[in-house]
Amino acid sequence: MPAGEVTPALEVDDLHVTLGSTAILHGVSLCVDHGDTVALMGANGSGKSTLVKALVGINPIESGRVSFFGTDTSARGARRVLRRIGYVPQRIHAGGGVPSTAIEVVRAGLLGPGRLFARTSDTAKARRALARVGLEKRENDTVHTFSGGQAQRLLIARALVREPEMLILDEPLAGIDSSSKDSLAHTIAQMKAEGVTSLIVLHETGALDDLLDYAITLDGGRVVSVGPPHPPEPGHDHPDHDHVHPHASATAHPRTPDLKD
Ligand SMILES: Nc1ncnc2c1ncn2[C@@H]1O[C@H](COP(=O)(O)OP(=O)(O)OP(=O)(O)O)[C@@H](O)[C@H]1O
Repeated sequence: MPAGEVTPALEVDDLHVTLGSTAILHGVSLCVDHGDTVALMGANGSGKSTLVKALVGINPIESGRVSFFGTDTSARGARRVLRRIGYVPQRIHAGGGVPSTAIEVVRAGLLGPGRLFARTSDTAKARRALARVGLEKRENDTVHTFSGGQAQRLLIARALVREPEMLILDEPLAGIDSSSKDSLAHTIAQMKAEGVTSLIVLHETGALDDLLDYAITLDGGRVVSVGPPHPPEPGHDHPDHDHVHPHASATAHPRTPDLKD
């Protein structure tokens, strides 16, 4: 990186991911700057979830490099940088059949490698996170009583409880009603105002349209465009190749275009 340039929040360089015997990502490179809110788009099966799971260490990386805030996640001891990232998966898995209350789910967000035991202060932190997503009155309700939109907000609270510097959300708008979408947009707008960087897997920009700085589009496990978010037209299940960014390629390292004006 040239001298004087600010370290990006996220840099991905020539990332290859193979699941089972199938190569899914074929040299993905991208860059997200601090404070940006970026959509990760593309048709079904283009590799969006595979990519975000590889970023947060759920999927193994075959080759290539992922750096958050200038720290290469493959370096010795570097995985603690992931504590600065809040990951919101596609669906709620909390509880594993055991009834969990909302506050338990959110408190669990504070645990992980290097932090196996709860602290007394965790409950207060979890309450603050629940309040940020408007679920403060539901802390003792079990998760299975939550609607899809409420469950999505609960997952976001679980990510926010760590006060992350970057949020990675996998399809947060899927299967939720329009008022839940609006409240999700409000939460993400608050995060953005606080300088939190976000990478959000989306099929359509919808309620988040005004918040997005730009979109990265995948197709067949490759980045095919970096540019303004274009919601796909109905029945149009493929990314818009008319808007391929000149710096976006499967192996190049596209810098964020300045699209904010
Ligand atoms: N564990 C796995 N083993 C083998 N192939 C997998 C595995 N998980 C995903 N795939 C395949 O990888 C490709 C990309 O899947 P992925 O879920 O990343 O796409 P996506 O863009 O997130 O799709 P969607 O929009 O439908 O969620 C698909 O062809 C999928 O079938």
